[in-house]
This record gives sequence, structure tokens and C-alpha cells, in this order.
Amino acid sequence: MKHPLSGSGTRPGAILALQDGTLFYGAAVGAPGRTSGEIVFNTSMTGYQEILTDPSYARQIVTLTYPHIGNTGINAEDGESARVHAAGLVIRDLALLASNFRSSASLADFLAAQGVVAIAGIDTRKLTRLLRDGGVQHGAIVTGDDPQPALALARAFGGMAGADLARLVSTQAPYRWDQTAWRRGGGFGRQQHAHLHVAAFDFGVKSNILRMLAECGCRITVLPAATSAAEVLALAPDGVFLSNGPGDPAACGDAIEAARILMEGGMPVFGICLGHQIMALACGASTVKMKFGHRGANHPVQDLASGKVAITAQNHGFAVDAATLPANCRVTHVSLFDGSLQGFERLDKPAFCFQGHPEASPGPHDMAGLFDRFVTMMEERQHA
Ligand SMILES: NC(=O)CC[C@H](N)C(=O)O
Repeated sequence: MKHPLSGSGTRPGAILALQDGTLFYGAAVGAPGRTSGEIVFNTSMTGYQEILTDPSYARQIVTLTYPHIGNTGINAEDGESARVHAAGLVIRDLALLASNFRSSASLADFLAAQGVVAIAGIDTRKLTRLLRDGGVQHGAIVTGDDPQPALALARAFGGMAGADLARLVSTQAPYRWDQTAWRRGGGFGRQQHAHLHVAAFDFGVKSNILRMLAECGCRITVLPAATSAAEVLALAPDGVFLSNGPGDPAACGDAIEAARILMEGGMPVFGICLGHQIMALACGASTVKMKFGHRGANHPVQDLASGKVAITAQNHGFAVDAATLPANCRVTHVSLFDGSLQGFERLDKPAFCFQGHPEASPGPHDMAGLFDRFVTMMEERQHA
């Protein structure tokens, strides 16, 4: 049922089909056309712009469980990359009005301009229950009112397992990053003094991670996903950062090999999300596909050493199997949702990593203290 005061109320139709045959009829609120992907859900109450532009969502259609989406519009600063990477968007209700002092476009106009197919007005609670109980599914959104093409497209989607998507979304050539955090009144800053040089693998890196590294005094060279360990060492960095990114970590063979060589050589290494999974694989552990993953902005993660709990943003569908971590690795963080591994460190090398996204809030916040730890590690090596 379309509500008369809904921003989706007068729009043309769209259909979401799941591979199991379930159909949802709603309104088209993005570009006309069709899209397919893995259907996942995110429980964040806000942050839809960051979610859509996070390259880790490549080939995934994101359902937002929060029912009222679009109310703060889209602005020029909060994108995590230059474009939308999510394969599509599913929401309950599109806000009629966008109201925010930074808003420069409506969500619907932004989706249309970016060519993103999106559906609103469906029962996202029912959809989320289906995914939570039965696991993630392949699906498709098709604008119009014929369910057959949507079903066919959903069933034709190839899936995420074995897909090295990091290479597809990565930069083609190395580049320098010197932008620091956004501040009200001043906008983004430019780095003035850097005492450390970080080589950052771009597997689909979010801009705010790079800003936070820059905030910590790191001059950053962003590198393509396929960069070899030898090419990294030729830059003589103080440390290496392995970014977040889309797809199956086990498919990132070259990056796993580069991470292994860099860690064994004693280079300080810090990984987030896909980077964390790649480090685990490089240490000899295995990763597994989760039933429906962790995607949201309030996932509690405990630091086992201090007992402190950080509220983290999460976006992952694969996880490191803690039981497979070798003896030279120690678990440092666990999820208080389900006990899953959220961080580990090498006992014999300066290397550690984190599954979640500690940097997700705008500005220089890092509740888990990870960026400081990376900086300390690099400074210790500089002074050794
Ligand atoms: N945010 C990420 O880096 C995601 C990592 C990986 N693609 C996963 O789904 O688990």
C-alpha cells in the first residue's frame, strides 16, 4: 500500500524478486532499468549516502531496515568514494522532504543521476526476516510491472563466492592522498606535516579511512590492488595499510601473497575489513561466508585486553574462522552480538587488523584506538 504522504507515492512501479521466488511490488525511486546482486540488509538508522558509495557493496543490493530514508538528502562531502557502488537500493519509505544544511540533492535525484535502480514502498521487515532466517539471497530489481524478467535476473546472478572484486573497484594507478577530516566552517583540511609515509592498498578504500590516516600525520600513497610486495618495498614506506573492499577475500590471491611477504619482512601492517580478512589468509587462517553478515552502525565489539566495548560500523559477509588462526596470532577483539572474531594481531610481527570500521563516524573519531596503534607501531620502527 502506498501512503499518500510518502515520497514514493506517485512514482512508477518496480519489482524486487528473490531467487527463492518471493516477489515484492513497490515504487521505482531511482533510475529506470534492472539490476541484480546479493540482497543484504543494513540496520543503520542513517548514513545511506556513505553506505551507497562504500565500494565494499559492489554487486550487493542493500536493504535499509530503518524505514524512513532520504530525509537528510545527499551532500557533497559524505561520499565514501566518487560514485555509488551498491548494485541497488531497497527501502520502506522515501522521505518527501530532504532537510539538512549541507543537502545539495534529493536521494531520488542522486540515484537517478548515478544510474542506480532502487525500489521503495515494500515491506522491508518481511524481507529482512527472510534474509535473517534463511540467509542472504540473490535478487533483482526491475522497474515496471512484469515479475518474470526480475525472477530470471535474480536466478542468473553469479554470486559473490570466488569473485576478486577488489581489483575491479581499485584505482588503476598510484596516487597521493593528503586530505584530512571535514570540520564545520572549514570543510576538508589539507595535510600540513607528515612524519610517516603509509602505502595504502586500495581494495575499494573508503575516503574517510584515508582522511583519518592523514589526520594521524601519515603521508599516503594509495596503490592499486594488484601491487606486488616488491613494488611496495621500493617506496620504502613506514607502514602498509590494507583497505576494506568488496567480494570474497579468498579470491584475492595476489594481495594475500603481498600481505604475507610484507608481514614476514617485518613491515608494520594494519588492515580493516577485507584487509583484515586478507591478513588472516596470509597468516594461514581461513575465511567463511556468513549466513547474513554484519551490516550496521551499532555493532558492539569488545577489546579483550581492556574489556572496553567500541560501537563500530560493520559491513561484511565473510568472516575469519577464529579456530584456524595459527599460534603466532592472537585474537584481540570479538563481537558481542555473536562472539565472532573481530580483530587479531601477530605476536611475532608488527601487524594487526580489525573487521569493523572504527572510522565510520565523520571527523577524527576512532573509538577502538586502532589508528593510534598503527602510528605507534610505525614510529617504533622508525626509531629502532
Ligand atoms: N567492508 C568490507 O571490506 C567487506 C569485506 C568482504 N567483502 C566481506 O563481505 O566480508
